[in-house]
Parts: sequence; C-alpha cells; structure tokens
Amino acid sequence: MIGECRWVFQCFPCRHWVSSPPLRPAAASSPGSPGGFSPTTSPVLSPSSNYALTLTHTHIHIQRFSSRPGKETRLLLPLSELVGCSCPLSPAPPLLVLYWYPPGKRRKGASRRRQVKAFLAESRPEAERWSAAIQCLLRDVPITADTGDLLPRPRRLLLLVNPFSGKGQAMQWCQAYILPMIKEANISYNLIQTERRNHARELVREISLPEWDGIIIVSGDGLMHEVINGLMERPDWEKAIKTPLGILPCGSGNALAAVKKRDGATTLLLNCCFLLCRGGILPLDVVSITTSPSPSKNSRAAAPRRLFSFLSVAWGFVSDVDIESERCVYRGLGSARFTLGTLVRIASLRSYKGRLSYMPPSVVATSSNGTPPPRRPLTRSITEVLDQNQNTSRPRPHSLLQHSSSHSLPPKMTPPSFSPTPPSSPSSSSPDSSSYLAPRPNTPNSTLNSPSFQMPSSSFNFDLNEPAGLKRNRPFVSLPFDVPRDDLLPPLDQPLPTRDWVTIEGDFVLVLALYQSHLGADLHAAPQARFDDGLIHLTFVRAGISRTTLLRLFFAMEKGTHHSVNSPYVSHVSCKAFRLQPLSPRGTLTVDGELVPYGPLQAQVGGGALAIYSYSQNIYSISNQRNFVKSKESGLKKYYRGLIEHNLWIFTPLKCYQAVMFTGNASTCFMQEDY
Ligand SMILES: Nc1ncnc2c1ncn2[C@@H]1O[C@H](COP(=O)(O)OP(=O)(O)OP(=O)(O)O)[C@@H](O)[C@H]1O
Repeated sequence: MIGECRWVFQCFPCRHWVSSPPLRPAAASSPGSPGGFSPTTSPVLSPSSNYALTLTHTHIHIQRFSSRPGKETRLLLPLSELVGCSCPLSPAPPLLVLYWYPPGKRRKGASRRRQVKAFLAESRPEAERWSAAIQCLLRDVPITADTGDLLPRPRRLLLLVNPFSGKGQAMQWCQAYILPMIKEANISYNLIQTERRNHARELVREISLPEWDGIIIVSGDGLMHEVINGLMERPDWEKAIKTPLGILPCGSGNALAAVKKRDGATTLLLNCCFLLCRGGILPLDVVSITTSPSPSKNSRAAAPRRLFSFLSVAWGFVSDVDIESERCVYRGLGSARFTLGTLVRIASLRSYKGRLSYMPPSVVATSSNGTPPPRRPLTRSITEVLDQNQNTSRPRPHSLLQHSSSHSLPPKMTPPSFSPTPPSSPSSSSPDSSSYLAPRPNTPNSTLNSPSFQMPSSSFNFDLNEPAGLKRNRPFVSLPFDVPRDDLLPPLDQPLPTRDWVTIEGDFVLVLALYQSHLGADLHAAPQARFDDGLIHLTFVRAGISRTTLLRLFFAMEKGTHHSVNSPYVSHVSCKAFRLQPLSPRGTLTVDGELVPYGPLQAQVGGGALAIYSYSQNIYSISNQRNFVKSKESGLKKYYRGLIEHNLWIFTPLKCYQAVMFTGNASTCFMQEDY
C-alpha cells in the first residue's frame, strides 16, 4: 500500500533535506491565524528544530536533526497510539498536527497522556497529503493517488449521555475528555442527554439507523441494556442489532468497559474513548431472556416477558447488593457502593430456595457442517450410574428444602444421605420421598467433575431429568416482531426436556450468570469469558458457606482468581442455556443490573445469530505493541533490527519534511486555542 504512494509524496533522501536552505520562521507565527499563535507561543525556528518525517504502515518515524554531528535524535510514534491528525485550514500555516495518546506509565491510575505534535510543511498540499495518508492508515483504507480527494467520510456517532449515571459526572467528563478526543479523531457526533428512564430505548426504536456509524452510550451498563432492547424492539431488529455500539464508562459498575483492575475511573474512560476513536469493532454475545410476567392488573401483560441481555443475570446476594446499593445514600459513592453493599449484606447473609437447571455446552456443539449433532442419550449413562449406585451402600441425600428457611442461613446439617432415583416432581424432593437421584460426579455432561466442583452439603439434588414444573399450558409470550425463538428452551411454563439438562435444587446464597469477563470494573467474575464465546458462565454458591469464605471469594474475584478458592459450596460451570426457578417467596432478580419480575426465568445465549458489535478492542494487544516498542532491549538499533527480523518494518519514506516542531507548551497552547 505504502509503496504505491511513493509517487504521490515525492521522496527526498535525508541527505537532500539536510543540505536544504534554512526555513523561514514567519509563516508559522503569523499573527491572526486561526491557530491564534501569540507572540509568546510562536514557534522559534532554529537549526535544532528541523525534523524529517517518514511514514510506514505502523509508525511515524520522526528524526530531529542537529547541526552538531551525533546529536540527532529519533522518535518512533506508533500509529496505534495516534488518535488522529489534522491540517488546519488556511490562513493558518501549512501544519500537520498529530494527536498522540501514549499509554501512561505502569502504575495505578496512570492514564493515556495527550500529546500534540505540530509540524510545519513546505506547502499546504503537502501537509494535506500527509494528513490524508495518516488518516487512511488509521482507518485501514488503502492509500492511492486519489487519497487526498477520496478520504472516507468522517464517522458519525450518536452519543447518548445519562447525566445521572455513576456519581453524576457524565456530562462533565464528556466535555473534559470525550468530546475533545472525538474531535481530534475527525468524528462527527450528535449528543443527546437522556431525560428519563427508557428515554434511550424509545429513541433507538425510532431513529433512522443508516445515518449513524455507531451508537455510543456515555453512562453505565443500564443504558446499554436499554439501547440493546430498543434495537430489538424495531421491526428491522435483525439489521438494527448489527449497529456498532460502544460504551464510554461513566456509571458505577461499568462491567462491559472494564479492562483492568488498576484503571481508575477516568483512565478507563480515556482508554475506552481512545479505542472508540480507533474504531475496533468486535462481536458481542447477546443472551435472550424470558422472565415471569410483571405483576400487573393488565391481563395482556400476564404473559412471560422477553428481553435481551449483554451482561448478566443475578439472583440472591449479587442482585441484593446491586439493588440495595442503588439507594440515594449509596449513589454518591460511585463504584464503592458495591463494596459497602457487599459488607452490609455479608453481615446479614441470606439464602434462597430454588432450582437451577442448565444445559452444558457439549450438548449443543455443532458438527463440521454447522448442524447440531444428535443429542447424546444421557439417560443411558444415568441408568448405568444409578445401577452402580444401587449396588453401593451410599448414604441417601438429605434435602434441605424442608428445614432451611429463606432469608436465613440454614441450620447445621445432619450428615447427608443419598438416594438412587431422580425426583420426578418438586414435592418428591422432600426427605420423605424415596425417589432421589444419586449425585453423579462423572456423568459426561455434568460438570461435577470439574476441578472447581466438589460435593457440597446435602442441600442439593443433582437431577438430569426435568423436575415437573407448573403444567399450565399458557401460550408463549407473543413478541412484537419475529425476534428469534429460543431453540434450546421450551416455553417458561413447560417442563425442560428430560435429557441434556443438569438440575440443582436447594438453598442458594447466590446464582450469577455472566457472559462477559467483568461484573463491574473491579469484579473480574468470569475471567475465562470472551465477548463472543457463545457461553453463559454460571457461578453459584450454596447455603452453608461461611461469611469468611464468601468474603474471600469476593476479594479473589477482584483479581479473577476466585476459581482457586476451594470451597465445596462454590461451583463454576459454563452452559448454553439455563432456567432458574426461585422457590422462596421473596427475592430480587436482575438482568444486566436492572430489576426484573421475581419468578422463574430462563436464558439462552444467542451465539452467532444474535450478536451486536461493540466498539471495543483488545487493549492488551495495544499495550503489548507498546511493550514491544519499548522492549527490554534498549536503543533504537536493536528495535529496528527486531522489526526487520520480524518482517514488520517497511521503510518507505514518503517525504522528508522540512518542519518545525513546536515546543510542548506552544503546541498545547495552540491546541487549546484551536478548540
Ligand atoms: N435521565 C435519566 N434519569 C433517570 N434515570 C435514567 C436517566 N437516563 C437513564 N436512566 C436510567 O438510569 C439507570 C442507571 O443508569 P446506568 O446503568 O447507566 O448508570 P449506573 O447505574 O450508575 O451504572 P452501572 O449500571 O454501571 O452501575 C438505567 O436503568 C437507566 O435506564
């Protein structure tokens, strides 16, 4: 690509430039130019401030010449750290202005630092050609002879700002960080402040989507949830859901935007804004959720509700903390509200009766031609296991459903006992029933053999058969448009299939289904999760866990090391679909942190069929690139050698600039006045 444009940008060998006559300083400092250079900030031309610039696919190579031999300096400016460039309009001098955001030093709270470098070109067309070439490289557009004329149009983004998210600083942060960077990246935008709950949802239901290259949520995860559901409520949902969405984190949880624990709030924001400007887009799983009907007098509303989720379903401890800490008194604390809420809830720990069923991923693994393989006949292996169990003198399971009370920790258990046959109905799980399923730690589709799993207290039955639920034959929820059906799930009020499902019943402290790696900026709750891995990552904690272990679990979750917390009460499994049936009369259920009607709920991951595209990028790759540039090898020589050896460096000088570099102060001042 770069090779093609050699003739566009005349190539001068460095020797030629060095011998060229000295530059005239007047043009750059002419008073009254839009740049607004004041006499104090005028660039001072001196032989020591002459630069040669070279553009490659990956870097801008800046060489500073000196009249004293051996005093030349070089700077490699990775394009991956550049947010954009510009060429101020006439009558400003012919400048090439680069907006550079190198990552901060590796210490807590370090942020990208904004640096502006401005170079004076020989003529305006040259400065414009440089600017066009750099913009093309930043947007992965091939450089051609017409590059200057055929620059892709600037991206247009719709920014939706919730002024009340987090500590209520979203608009302030917009002005201070987001809008300046977006302008520097040559992005045009419309900013709308939401006025009420569901405002964003209504907006995205109505807007003309082709006008926008993306919708950016400047808020917490709640607004993202609204936007996704607004898109899914459109008649053209299939196309609408492909609209790139981005989140610039200004909420208190900021799970989707979370990248690194050590990032402070504004650091995270700057990193996300930078990635947004660079436009990396990744697919993101969407999970289809069916909840119980809202408790409403309206009979039409008495059908199960369908909604779409990008982050989590929580029941028990996690949803309690989330909802309780939303009170005004906690709000001002920002993300610390979750820490305080956790401590308060641990002090008064509750447990809830319920039944959790899930379908392990192996059941729906697709064959090479894309069709699901025939389901494995699990019943056979169950029978085998049951036969084995009948021959052993194992104790019978002792259900806790009778003697544990909701909203309180169960009393000390009597030793567990096990029974060989599965329960056929919820009532059969009583201790008096003789039909129990023996725990089967090694059944093929069970995750009981996962390292994190150990047989817990006697409070759970493991059941691959459907525990009969309510058999009312209510018609399934009618959807506004033909949104995709859940192919792995029957309607919520009908029993689950009798095979392929694992069911756990008993007292839970929490059930958390997460499809992203983070539950909050500092809760790395599913470290194995990837944006589009097509999996739901379930964590459930059973009653009986001590407060200390629970606290240890949450502390470990901050670093994502909680899978190594060894407790028989804690389990981590992955699945494609799950159903949760709370049996305690009261409790809270949240989807993406938003309260949903309390009652049975089921979910299925959309996989490739239902994926939104999120403006995000693996930030690690960017930092790795930087590490490579600043690798332990010191000195540019070694770096060049490394690049050449790795075939990454294409040294194609486009133009050796006769340029003036402003001092740090002058260029900063220029940029501030330019806004
Ligand atoms: N102008 C508004 N006034 C009141 N509520 C709003 C407004 N705009 C959006 N909302 C609602 O506020 C709720 C919380 O917003 P959001 O999730 O974005 O912030 P947060 O709760 O601080 O962040 P997080 O979800 O990351 O903890 C959402 O349910 C959203 O629907």
